Amino acid sequence: MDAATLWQRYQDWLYTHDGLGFYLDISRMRFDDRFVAEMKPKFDKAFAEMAKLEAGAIANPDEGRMVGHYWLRNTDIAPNSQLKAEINDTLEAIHRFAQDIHSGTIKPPNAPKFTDILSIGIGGSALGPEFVAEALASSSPQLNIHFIDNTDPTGIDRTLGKLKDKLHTTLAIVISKSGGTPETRNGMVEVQAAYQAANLPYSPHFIAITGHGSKLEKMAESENWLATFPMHDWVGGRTSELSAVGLVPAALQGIDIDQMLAGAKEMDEATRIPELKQNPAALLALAWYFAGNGKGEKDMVILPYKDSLLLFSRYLQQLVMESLGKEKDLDGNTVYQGIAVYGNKGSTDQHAYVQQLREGVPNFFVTFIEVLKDRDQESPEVEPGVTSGDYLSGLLQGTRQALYDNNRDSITVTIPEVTPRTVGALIALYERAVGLYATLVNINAYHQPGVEAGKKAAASILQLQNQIVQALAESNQPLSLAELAAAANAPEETEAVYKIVRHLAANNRGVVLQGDASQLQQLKVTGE
Ligand SMILES: O=P(O)(O)OC[C@H]1O[C@](O)(CO)[C@@H](O)[C@@H]1O
Repeated sequence: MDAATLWQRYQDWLYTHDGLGFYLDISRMRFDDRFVAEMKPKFDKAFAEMAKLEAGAIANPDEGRMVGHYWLRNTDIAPNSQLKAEINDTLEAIHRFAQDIHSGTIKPPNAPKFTDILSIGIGGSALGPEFVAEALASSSPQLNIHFIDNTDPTGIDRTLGKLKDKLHTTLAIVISKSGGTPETRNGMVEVQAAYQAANLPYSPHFIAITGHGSKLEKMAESENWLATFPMHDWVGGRTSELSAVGLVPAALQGIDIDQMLAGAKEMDEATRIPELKQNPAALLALAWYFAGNGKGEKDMVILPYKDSLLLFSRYLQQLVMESLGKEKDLDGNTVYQGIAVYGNKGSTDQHAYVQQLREGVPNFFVTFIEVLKDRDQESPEVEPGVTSGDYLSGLLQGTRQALYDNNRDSITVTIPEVTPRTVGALIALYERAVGLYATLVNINAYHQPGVEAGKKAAASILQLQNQIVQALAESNQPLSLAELAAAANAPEETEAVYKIVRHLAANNRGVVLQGDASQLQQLKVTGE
Protein backbone atom coordinates (compact mmCIF):
# COMPACT_ATOMS: atom_id res chain seq x y z
CA MET A 1 0.00 0.00 0.00
CA ASP A 2 1.46 3.40 -0.88
CA ALA A 3 1.77 6.20 1.68
CA ALA A 4 -1.34 8.07 0.54
CA THR A 5 -3.55 4.96 0.63
CA LEU A 6 -2.19 4.05 4.04
CA TRP A 7 -2.88 7.54 5.36
CA GLN A 8 -6.44 7.27 4.03
CA ARG A 9 -6.85 3.84 5.64
CA TYR A 10 -5.57 5.30 8.92
CA GLN A 11 -8.21 8.05 8.78
CA ASP A 12 -10.94 5.60 7.78
CA TRP A 13 -10.32 3.27 10.68
CA LEU A 14 -9.15 5.60 13.46
CA TYR A 15 -11.58 5.50 16.37
CA THR A 16 -11.58 8.51 18.68
CA HIS A 17 -13.35 9.13 21.97
CA ASP A 18 -13.27 12.81 22.82
CA GLY A 19 -14.37 12.51 26.43
CA LEU A 20 -11.65 10.05 27.32
CA GLY A 21 -9.06 11.46 24.92
CA PHE A 22 -8.80 7.88 23.69
CA TYR A 23 -7.81 6.61 20.23
CA LEU A 24 -7.80 3.16 18.67
CA ASP A 25 -6.04 2.51 15.39
CA ILE A 26 -6.53 -0.85 13.66
CA SER A 27 -5.43 0.41 10.25
CA ARG A 28 -2.26 -1.68 10.39
CA MET A 29 -4.25 -4.90 10.50
CA ARG A 30 -4.53 -5.94 6.88
CA PHE A 31 -8.21 -6.89 6.65
CA ASP A 32 -10.26 -5.80 3.67
CA ASP A 33 -13.85 -4.61 3.24
CA ARG A 34 -15.02 -8.09 2.29
CA PHE A 35 -13.81 -9.45 5.61
CA VAL A 36 -15.62 -6.67 7.47
CA ALA A 37 -18.84 -7.38 5.56
CA GLU A 38 -18.56 -11.11 6.27
CA MET A 39 -18.18 -10.41 9.98
CA LYS A 40 -21.28 -8.21 10.17
CA PRO A 41 -23.80 -10.97 11.09
CA LYS A 42 -21.44 -12.32 13.73
CA PHE A 43 -21.16 -8.87 15.28
CA ASP A 44 -24.91 -8.37 15.21
CA LYS A 45 -25.22 -11.56 17.22
CA ALA A 46 -22.43 -10.53 19.59
CA PHE A 47 -24.07 -7.16 20.27
CA ALA A 48 -27.41 -8.85 20.93
CA GLU A 49 -25.83 -11.41 23.31
CA MET A 50 -24.00 -8.63 25.12
CA ALA A 51 -27.25 -6.70 25.61
CA LYS A 52 -28.83 -9.82 27.14
CA LEU A 53 -25.83 -10.31 29.41
CA GLU A 54 -26.04 -6.74 30.66
CA ALA A 55 -29.75 -7.18 31.29
CA GLY A 56 -29.04 -10.07 33.64
CA ALA A 57 -29.28 -13.21 31.48
CA ILE A 58 -27.53 -16.35 32.71
CA ALA A 59 -24.45 -15.69 30.59
CA ASN A 60 -22.41 -18.41 32.26
CA PRO A 61 -24.58 -21.43 31.53
CA ASP A 62 -22.23 -23.98 33.15
CA GLU A 63 -22.23 -22.24 36.49
CA GLY A 64 -25.78 -20.89 36.16
CA ARG A 65 -24.53 -17.38 36.85
CA MET A 66 -25.33 -13.89 35.67
CA VAL A 67 -22.31 -11.87 34.55
CA GLY A 68 -22.60 -8.41 35.99
CA HIS A 69 -19.30 -6.59 36.06
CA TYR A 70 -20.84 -3.81 33.94
CA TRP A 71 -23.31 -2.99 36.72
CA LEU A 72 -20.44 -2.20 39.09
CA ARG A 73 -19.77 1.09 37.34
CA ASN A 74 -23.33 2.00 36.51
CA THR A 75 -25.75 0.67 39.07
CA ASP A 76 -28.68 2.09 37.07
CA ILE A 77 -28.32 -0.81 34.65
CA ALA A 78 -28.31 -3.51 37.36
CA PRO A 79 -31.25 -5.82 36.67
CA ASN A 80 -33.00 -5.21 39.98
CA SER A 81 -33.03 -2.80 42.91
CA GLN A 82 -31.56 -5.30 45.34
CA LEU A 83 -28.43 -5.74 43.23
CA LYS A 84 -28.21 -1.99 42.76
CA ALA A 85 -28.37 -1.44 46.53
CA GLU A 86 -25.74 -4.14 47.14
CA ILE A 87 -23.29 -2.45 44.77
CA ASN A 88 -23.93 1.04 46.12
CA ASP A 89 -23.71 -0.12 49.74
CA THR A 90 -20.42 -1.90 49.08
CA LEU A 91 -18.94 1.16 47.39
CA GLU A 92 -20.01 3.35 50.26
CA ALA A 93 -18.56 0.90 52.77
CA ILE A 94 -15.25 0.89 50.87
CA HIS A 95 -15.06 4.68 50.93
CA ARG A 96 -15.89 4.79 54.63
CA PHE A 97 -13.39 2.09 55.49
CA ALA A 98 -10.59 3.77 53.52
CA GLN A 99 -11.32 7.12 55.16
CA ASP A 100 -11.35 5.56 58.62
CA ILE A 101 -8.05 3.80 57.96
CA HIS A 102 -6.45 6.97 56.59
CA SER A 103 -7.63 9.10 59.48
CA GLY A 104 -6.68 6.52 62.10
CA THR A 105 -10.29 6.10 63.23
CA ILE A 106 -9.70 2.43 62.51
CA LYS A 107 -6.23 1.69 63.78
CA PRO A 108 -4.09 -1.25 64.73
CA PRO A 109 -4.03 -2.20 68.43
CA ASN A 110 -0.46 -0.99 69.00
CA ALA A 111 -0.04 2.03 66.73
CA PRO A 112 -1.90 5.19 65.74
CA LYS A 113 -2.26 4.24 62.04
CA PHE A 114 -1.85 1.46 59.53
CA THR A 115 1.09 2.11 57.18
CA ASP A 116 1.16 -0.92 54.88
CA ILE A 117 -1.18 -3.33 53.12
CA LEU A 118 -0.39 -6.98 52.55
CA SER A 119 -2.67 -8.31 49.86
CA ILE A 120 -3.00 -12.11 49.78
CA GLY A 121 -4.72 -13.58 46.72
CA ILE A 122 -4.05 -15.19 43.35
CA GLY A 123 -5.28 -14.96 39.75
CA GLY A 124 -8.16 -12.52 39.45
CA SER A 125 -7.80 -11.84 43.16
CA ALA A 126 -4.28 -10.45 42.63
CA LEU A 127 -3.56 -9.46 39.04
CA GLY A 128 -5.90 -6.46 38.91
CA PRO A 129 -4.74 -4.98 42.23
CA GLU A 130 -1.10 -5.56 41.19
CA PHE A 131 -1.59 -3.90 37.80
CA VAL A 132 -3.42 -0.92 39.30
CA ALA A 133 -0.90 -0.42 42.10
CA GLU A 134 1.94 -0.37 39.56
CA ALA A 135 0.03 1.94 37.24
CA LEU A 136 -1.49 4.39 39.69
CA ALA A 137 -0.03 4.36 43.18
CA SER A 138 1.85 7.56 43.94
CA SER A 139 5.46 7.44 45.04
CA SER A 140 4.31 8.18 48.59
CA PRO A 141 0.92 6.47 48.79
CA GLN A 142 -1.40 6.64 51.78
CA LEU A 143 -0.47 3.02 52.46
CA ASN A 144 2.25 0.98 50.76
CA ILE A 145 1.04 -2.23 49.20
CA HIS A 146 2.78 -5.63 49.11
CA PHE A 147 1.56 -8.85 47.59
CA ILE A 148 1.63 -12.54 48.32
CA ASP A 149 0.22 -14.14 45.17
CA ASN A 150 1.72 -17.62 45.32
CA THR A 151 2.45 -20.50 47.65
CA ASP A 152 6.21 -20.15 47.13
CA PRO A 153 7.82 -20.21 50.59
CA THR A 154 10.76 -18.05 49.50
CA GLY A 155 8.41 -15.49 47.97
CA ILE A 156 6.35 -15.41 51.16
CA ASP A 157 9.53 -15.00 53.25
CA ARG A 158 10.73 -12.19 51.05
CA THR A 159 7.50 -10.25 51.41
CA LEU A 160 7.27 -10.90 55.13
CA GLY A 161 10.93 -9.94 55.45
CA LYS A 162 10.15 -6.50 54.02
CA LEU A 163 7.38 -6.09 56.58
CA LYS A 164 9.35 -7.49 59.52
CA ASP A 165 9.39 -4.29 61.52
CA LYS A 166 6.01 -3.12 60.29
CA LEU A 167 3.70 -6.05 60.99
CA HIS A 168 2.07 -4.12 63.80
CA THR A 169 1.02 -1.41 61.33
CA THR A 170 0.20 -3.75 58.43
CA LEU A 171 -3.33 -4.45 57.25
CA ALA A 172 -3.63 -7.89 55.64
CA ILE A 173 -6.32 -8.30 52.97
CA VAL A 174 -7.22 -11.87 52.13
CA ILE A 175 -8.92 -11.89 48.74
CA SER A 176 -10.61 -15.01 47.45
CA LYS A 177 -14.00 -15.31 45.82
CA SER A 178 -14.31 -19.00 46.59
CA GLY A 179 -12.58 -18.56 49.92
CA GLY A 180 -10.91 -21.93 49.41
CA THR A 181 -8.05 -21.43 46.95
CA PRO A 182 -5.10 -23.34 48.46
CA GLU A 183 -2.37 -20.87 47.50
CA THR A 184 -4.28 -18.03 49.15
CA ARG A 185 -5.13 -20.15 52.20
CA ASN A 186 -1.42 -21.01 52.59
CA GLY A 187 -0.37 -17.36 52.36
CA MET A 188 -2.99 -16.44 54.92
CA VAL A 189 -1.92 -19.20 57.34
CA GLU A 190 1.75 -18.19 57.05
CA VAL A 191 0.97 -14.52 57.60
CA GLN A 192 -1.18 -15.35 60.60
CA ALA A 193 1.71 -17.40 61.98
CA ALA A 194 4.03 -14.44 61.46
CA TYR A 195 1.70 -12.26 63.56
CA GLN A 196 1.56 -14.90 66.27
CA ALA A 197 5.36 -15.21 66.24
CA ALA A 198 5.55 -11.44 66.75
CA ASN A 199 3.09 -11.69 69.67
CA LEU A 200 0.47 -9.73 67.79
CA PRO A 201 -3.18 -10.75 67.53
CA TYR A 202 -3.91 -11.08 63.82
CA SER A 203 -7.69 -10.53 63.76
CA PRO A 204 -7.50 -6.73 64.23
CA HIS A 205 -5.08 -6.66 61.28
CA PHE A 206 -7.07 -8.80 58.86
CA ILE A 207 -9.87 -8.09 56.43
CA ALA A 208 -11.48 -10.44 53.90
CA ILE A 209 -12.88 -9.90 50.44
CA THR A 210 -14.81 -13.02 49.57
CA GLY A 211 -17.99 -14.62 48.32
CA HIS A 212 -21.03 -14.82 50.52
CA GLY A 213 -21.07 -17.97 52.66
CA SER A 214 -17.47 -18.96 51.88
CA LYS A 215 -15.19 -20.64 54.39
CA LEU A 216 -13.14 -17.45 54.46
CA GLU A 217 -16.17 -15.31 55.27
CA LYS A 218 -17.08 -17.65 58.12
CA MET A 219 -13.54 -17.52 59.48
CA ALA A 220 -13.45 -13.71 59.31
CA GLU A 221 -16.75 -13.52 61.16
CA SER A 222 -15.97 -16.08 63.82
CA GLU A 223 -12.52 -14.62 64.48
CA ASN A 224 -13.82 -11.08 64.49
CA TRP A 225 -11.65 -9.72 61.69
CA LEU A 226 -11.63 -5.99 61.15
CA ALA A 227 -13.94 -6.02 58.12
CA THR A 228 -15.36 -8.16 55.34
CA PHE A 229 -16.28 -6.98 51.85
CA PRO A 230 -18.39 -9.02 49.46
CA MET A 231 -17.35 -10.54 46.19
CA HIS A 232 -20.60 -10.95 44.34
CA ASP A 233 -21.48 -14.27 42.78
CA TRP A 234 -22.12 -12.51 39.46
CA VAL A 235 -18.61 -11.06 39.20
CA GLY A 236 -15.98 -13.44 37.86
CA GLY A 237 -12.44 -13.34 39.27
CA ARG A 238 -10.83 -12.02 36.09
CA THR A 239 -13.40 -9.24 35.74
CA SER A 240 -13.33 -8.26 39.40
CA GLU A 241 -10.88 -5.36 39.38
CA LEU A 242 -13.69 -2.83 39.64
CA SER A 243 -15.42 -4.71 42.44
CA ALA A 244 -14.27 -4.69 46.08
CA VAL A 245 -11.33 -6.88 44.97
CA GLY A 246 -9.64 -3.99 43.22
CA LEU A 247 -11.38 -1.03 44.82
CA VAL A 248 -10.48 -1.78 48.45
CA PRO A 249 -6.70 -1.98 47.89
CA ALA A 250 -6.81 0.98 45.49
CA ALA A 251 -8.81 3.20 47.85
CA LEU A 252 -6.48 2.32 50.71
CA GLN A 253 -3.50 3.41 48.62
CA GLY A 254 -5.22 6.72 47.96
CA ILE A 255 -6.10 6.00 44.33
CA ASP A 256 -9.26 7.75 43.15
CA ILE A 257 -11.60 4.80 42.73
CA ASP A 258 -14.54 6.97 41.67
CA GLN A 259 -12.48 8.09 38.69
CA MET A 260 -11.61 4.49 37.86
CA LEU A 261 -15.30 3.64 37.87
CA ALA A 262 -16.14 6.77 35.87
CA GLY A 263 -13.58 5.90 33.18
CA ALA A 264 -14.92 2.36 32.97
CA LYS A 265 -18.48 3.64 32.76
CA GLU A 266 -17.62 5.96 29.91
CA MET A 267 -15.88 3.17 28.06
CA ASP A 268 -18.82 0.84 28.74
CA GLU A 269 -21.12 3.38 27.13
CA ALA A 270 -18.89 3.56 24.07
CA THR A 271 -18.57 -0.20 23.79
CA ARG A 272 -22.31 -0.74 24.14
CA ILE A 273 -22.97 0.88 20.76
CA PRO A 274 -24.05 -1.87 18.34
CA GLU A 275 -22.11 -0.40 15.40
CA LEU A 276 -18.70 -1.82 14.57
CA LYS A 277 -16.99 1.41 13.61
CA GLN A 278 -18.34 3.32 16.59
CA ASN A 279 -17.43 0.67 19.13
CA PRO A 280 -13.75 0.35 20.10
CA ALA A 281 -14.18 -3.05 21.78
CA ALA A 282 -15.82 -4.39 18.64
CA LEU A 283 -12.95 -3.02 16.56
CA LEU A 284 -10.48 -4.80 18.83
CA ALA A 285 -12.45 -8.04 18.57
CA LEU A 286 -12.54 -7.65 14.78
CA ALA A 287 -8.77 -7.20 14.69
CA TRP A 288 -8.20 -10.23 16.93
CA TYR A 289 -10.49 -12.35 14.79
CA PHE A 290 -8.76 -11.24 11.63
CA ALA A 291 -5.27 -11.79 13.06
CA GLY A 292 -5.91 -15.33 14.24
CA ASN A 293 -8.49 -16.39 11.67
CA GLY A 294 -11.02 -16.75 14.49
CA LYS A 295 -8.92 -19.60 15.85
CA GLY A 296 -6.24 -17.80 17.83
CA GLU A 297 -3.60 -18.61 15.24
CA LYS A 298 -1.62 -15.52 16.21
CA ASP A 299 -0.44 -14.45 19.64
CA MET A 300 -1.31 -11.07 21.11
CA VAL A 301 1.84 -9.16 22.07
CA ILE A 302 1.02 -6.26 24.38
CA LEU A 303 3.57 -3.47 24.33
CA PRO A 304 2.77 -0.45 26.49
CA TYR A 305 5.30 2.33 26.02
CA LYS A 306 5.08 3.42 29.64
CA ASP A 307 6.76 1.79 32.60
CA SER A 308 3.75 2.14 34.86
CA LEU A 309 1.71 -0.08 32.50
CA LEU A 310 4.22 -2.90 32.82
CA LEU A 311 1.75 -5.30 34.41
CA PHE A 312 -1.02 -4.71 31.90
CA SER A 313 0.04 -7.69 29.80
CA ARG A 314 0.04 -9.98 32.85
CA TYR A 315 -3.39 -8.71 33.79
CA LEU A 316 -4.64 -9.26 30.24
CA GLN A 317 -3.08 -12.70 30.10
CA GLN A 318 -5.62 -13.99 32.61
CA LEU A 319 -8.51 -11.91 31.28
CA VAL A 320 -7.98 -13.10 27.70
CA MET A 321 -6.56 -16.59 28.13
CA GLU A 322 -8.77 -17.83 30.96
CA SER A 323 -11.81 -16.41 29.16
CA LEU A 324 -11.05 -17.54 25.62
CA GLY A 325 -8.89 -20.64 26.11
CA LYS A 326 -11.61 -23.26 25.76
CA GLU A 327 -11.75 -26.82 24.44
CA LYS A 328 -15.47 -26.84 23.63
CA ASP A 329 -17.69 -24.29 21.99
CA LEU A 330 -21.22 -23.54 23.18
CA ASP A 331 -22.57 -26.38 21.02
CA GLY A 332 -20.21 -28.92 22.53
CA ASN A 333 -17.86 -29.11 19.52
CA THR A 334 -14.16 -29.50 20.20
CA VAL A 335 -12.60 -26.23 19.05
CA TYR A 336 -9.45 -25.57 21.16
CA GLN A 337 -9.98 -21.82 21.20
CA GLY A 338 -7.84 -19.12 22.75
CA ILE A 339 -5.41 -16.30 22.07
CA ALA A 340 -1.98 -16.42 23.71
CA VAL A 341 -1.02 -13.12 25.33
CA TYR A 342 2.40 -11.95 26.36
CA GLY A 343 4.30 -8.71 26.60
CA ASN A 344 6.21 -6.42 28.83
CA LYS A 345 6.96 -2.85 27.76
CA GLY A 346 8.49 -0.71 25.10
CA SER A 347 11.02 0.35 24.27
CA THR A 348 12.69 -2.06 26.69
CA ASP A 349 11.54 -5.09 24.69
CA GLN A 350 13.05 -3.64 21.56
CA HIS A 351 16.34 -4.80 23.00
CA ALA A 352 15.00 -8.24 23.85
CA TYR A 353 12.52 -10.02 21.58
CA VAL A 354 11.52 -7.41 19.02
CA GLN A 355 14.25 -8.88 16.79
CA GLN A 356 12.12 -12.01 16.45
CA LEU A 357 8.96 -9.98 15.97
CA ARG A 358 10.54 -8.08 13.10
CA GLU A 359 12.25 -10.99 11.34
CA GLY A 360 11.33 -14.30 12.94
CA VAL A 361 8.26 -16.50 12.94
CA PRO A 362 5.25 -14.31 12.09
CA ASN A 363 2.85 -15.88 14.60
CA PHE A 364 1.70 -12.75 16.43
CA PHE A 365 0.19 -9.32 16.20
CA VAL A 366 1.27 -6.44 18.39
CA THR A 367 -0.85 -4.06 20.42
CA PHE A 368 1.04 -0.87 21.11
CA ILE A 369 -0.26 1.15 24.05
CA GLU A 370 0.76 4.75 23.57
CA VAL A 371 0.57 7.38 26.31
CA LEU A 372 0.65 10.92 24.99
CA LYS A 373 1.79 12.75 28.11
CA ASP A 374 5.45 12.19 28.94
CA ARG A 375 5.59 13.46 32.52
CA ASP A 376 4.13 16.13 34.81
CA GLN A 377 7.09 18.46 34.76
CA GLU A 378 8.88 19.88 31.79
CA SER A 379 11.38 17.51 30.22
CA PRO A 380 15.07 18.28 29.91
CA GLU A 381 16.60 17.94 26.46
CA VAL A 382 18.75 14.87 25.95
CA GLU A 383 19.86 16.25 22.59
CA PRO A 384 19.15 19.67 21.16
CA GLY A 385 15.35 19.91 20.85
CA VAL A 386 14.77 16.29 21.81
CA THR A 387 13.54 14.76 25.08
CA SER A 388 13.50 11.20 26.44
CA GLY A 389 9.78 11.19 25.81
CA ASP A 390 10.36 12.10 22.15
CA TYR A 391 12.58 9.06 21.94
CA LEU A 392 9.93 6.82 23.49
CA SER A 393 7.34 8.14 21.07
CA GLY A 394 9.69 7.84 18.11
CA LEU A 395 10.65 4.31 19.03
CA LEU A 396 7.00 3.30 19.16
CA GLN A 397 6.27 4.79 15.75
CA GLY A 398 9.46 3.36 14.34
CA THR A 399 8.76 -0.15 15.60
CA ARG A 400 5.20 -0.05 14.31
CA GLN A 401 6.50 1.04 10.90
CA ALA A 402 9.31 -1.51 10.81
CA LEU A 403 6.92 -4.33 11.70
CA TYR A 404 4.38 -3.25 9.12
CA ASP A 405 7.03 -3.05 6.42
CA ASN A 406 7.78 -6.69 7.11
CA ASN A 407 4.13 -7.77 7.05
CA ARG A 408 3.65 -7.82 10.80
CA ASP A 409 0.30 -6.34 11.83
CA SER A 410 -0.36 -4.11 14.81
CA ILE A 411 -3.05 -2.26 16.72
CA THR A 412 -2.33 1.01 18.52
CA VAL A 413 -4.29 2.10 21.58
CA THR A 414 -3.60 5.69 22.62
CA ILE A 415 -4.50 7.32 25.93
CA PRO A 416 -3.69 10.87 27.04
CA GLU A 417 -2.02 9.83 30.31
CA VAL A 418 -2.09 7.09 32.89
CA THR A 419 -4.80 8.16 35.34
CA PRO A 420 -7.46 6.34 37.34
CA ARG A 421 -9.93 7.29 34.62
CA THR A 422 -7.92 5.98 31.68
CA VAL A 423 -6.94 2.81 33.55
CA GLY A 424 -10.62 2.19 34.34
CA ALA A 425 -11.38 2.75 30.66
CA LEU A 426 -8.67 0.32 29.51
CA ILE A 427 -9.96 -2.39 31.84
CA ALA A 428 -13.51 -1.88 30.58
CA LEU A 429 -12.36 -1.87 26.95
CA TYR A 430 -10.67 -5.25 27.19
CA GLU A 431 -13.40 -6.81 29.31
CA ARG A 432 -15.88 -5.94 26.58
CA ALA A 433 -13.62 -6.97 23.70
CA VAL A 434 -13.15 -10.39 25.29
CA GLY A 435 -16.90 -10.77 25.76
CA LEU A 436 -17.66 -9.82 22.17
CA TYR A 437 -14.89 -12.00 20.73
CA ALA A 438 -16.20 -14.98 22.72
CA THR A 439 -19.54 -14.69 20.93
CA LEU A 440 -17.80 -14.31 17.56
CA VAL A 441 -16.14 -17.69 18.13
CA ASN A 442 -19.14 -19.17 19.99
CA ILE A 443 -17.60 -19.95 23.36
CA ASN A 444 -18.44 -19.31 27.02
CA ALA A 445 -15.98 -16.65 28.22
CA TYR A 446 -17.10 -16.82 31.81
CA HIS A 447 -16.18 -20.27 33.08
CA GLN A 448 -12.81 -21.96 33.54
CA PRO A 449 -13.32 -25.73 33.60
CA GLY A 450 -9.72 -26.41 32.62
CA VAL A 451 -8.28 -24.97 35.81
CA GLU A 452 -10.03 -27.62 37.89
CA ALA A 453 -8.04 -30.51 36.40
CA GLY A 454 -4.72 -29.14 37.68
CA LYS A 455 -6.20 -28.40 41.10
CA LYS A 456 -7.55 -31.96 41.43
CA ALA A 457 -4.23 -33.47 40.31
CA ALA A 458 -2.34 -31.36 42.87
CA ALA A 459 -4.70 -32.54 45.61
CA SER A 460 -4.06 -36.18 44.70
CA ILE A 461 -0.27 -35.60 44.78
CA LEU A 462 -0.57 -34.27 48.34
CA GLN A 463 -2.69 -37.30 49.25
CA LEU A 464 -0.02 -39.57 47.77
CA GLN A 465 2.62 -37.75 49.82
CA ASN A 466 0.74 -38.69 53.01
CA GLN A 467 0.60 -42.33 51.88
CA ILE A 468 4.34 -42.30 51.19
CA VAL A 469 5.21 -40.81 54.58
CA GLN A 470 3.07 -43.44 56.26
CA ALA A 471 4.58 -46.29 54.20
CA LEU A 472 8.09 -45.13 55.09
CA ALA A 473 7.20 -44.93 58.78
CA GLU A 474 5.91 -48.49 58.66
CA SER A 475 8.90 -49.90 56.80
CA ASN A 476 11.97 -51.00 58.69
CA GLN A 477 14.24 -51.21 55.67
CA PRO A 478 15.24 -49.01 52.72
CA LEU A 479 12.83 -49.28 49.80
CA SER A 480 13.35 -48.88 46.08
CA LEU A 481 11.04 -46.37 44.38
CA ALA A 482 8.93 -49.20 42.96
CA GLU A 483 8.69 -50.87 46.37
CA LEU A 484 7.74 -47.61 47.99
CA ALA A 485 5.08 -46.94 45.35
CA ALA A 486 3.61 -50.39 46.00
CA ALA A 487 3.75 -49.91 49.79
CA ALA A 488 1.97 -46.57 49.38
CA ASN A 489 -0.79 -48.29 47.38
CA ALA A 490 0.24 -46.44 44.23
CA PRO A 491 2.13 -49.02 42.14
CA GLU A 492 1.41 -47.10 38.95
CA GLU A 493 2.72 -43.83 40.33
CA THR A 494 6.46 -44.48 40.65
CA GLU A 495 7.40 -41.27 38.88
CA ALA A 496 5.20 -39.17 41.16
CA VAL A 497 6.57 -41.06 44.16
CA TYR A 498 10.12 -40.26 43.04
CA LYS A 499 9.35 -36.56 42.70
CA ILE A 500 7.66 -36.39 46.07
CA VAL A 501 10.53 -38.09 47.94
CA ARG A 502 13.11 -36.00 46.11
CA HIS A 503 11.29 -32.86 47.26
CA LEU A 504 10.90 -34.13 50.83
CA ALA A 505 14.59 -35.10 50.96
CA ALA A 506 15.67 -31.67 49.68
CA ASN A 507 13.77 -30.06 52.53
CA ASN A 508 14.92 -32.27 55.43
CA ARG A 509 11.44 -33.64 55.87
CA GLY A 510 12.53 -36.96 57.37
CA VAL A 511 13.23 -38.70 54.06
CA VAL A 512 16.63 -39.78 52.76
CA LEU A 513 17.34 -40.76 49.16
CA GLN A 514 20.48 -42.82 48.68
CA GLY A 515 22.30 -43.89 45.55
CA ASP A 516 23.42 -42.56 42.20
CA ALA A 517 20.98 -39.79 41.17
CA SER A 518 21.19 -40.93 37.53
CA GLN A 519 20.24 -44.56 38.33
CA LEU A 520 16.67 -44.22 39.46
CA GLN A 521 16.11 -48.00 39.56
CA GLN A 522 18.81 -48.37 42.19
CA LEU A 523 17.84 -45.50 44.47
CA LYS A 524 16.84 -46.43 48.02
CA VAL A 525 14.49 -44.41 50.17
CA THR A 526 14.39 -44.45 53.95
CA GLY A 527 12.45 -42.53 56.52
CA GLU A 528 14.71 -40.95 59.11
O1 LIG B 1 -10.67 -15.70 44.09
P1 LIG B 1 -10.40 -17.15 44.17
O2 LIG B 1 -11.64 -17.96 44.38
O3 LIG B 1 -9.37 -17.45 45.23
O4 LIG B 1 -9.82 -17.64 42.80
C1 LIG B 1 -8.62 -17.15 42.28
C2 LIG B 1 -8.48 -17.47 40.82
O5 LIG B 1 -8.57 -18.87 40.64
C3 LIG B 1 -9.31 -19.17 39.45
O6 LIG B 1 -10.53 -19.68 39.81
C4 LIG B 1 -8.59 -20.13 38.59
O7 LIG B 1 -7.99 -21.13 39.34
C5 LIG B 1 -9.45 -17.82 38.77
O8 LIG B 1 -10.50 -17.79 37.89
C6 LIG B 1 -9.56 -16.92 39.94
O9 LIG B 1 -9.35 -15.59 39.60
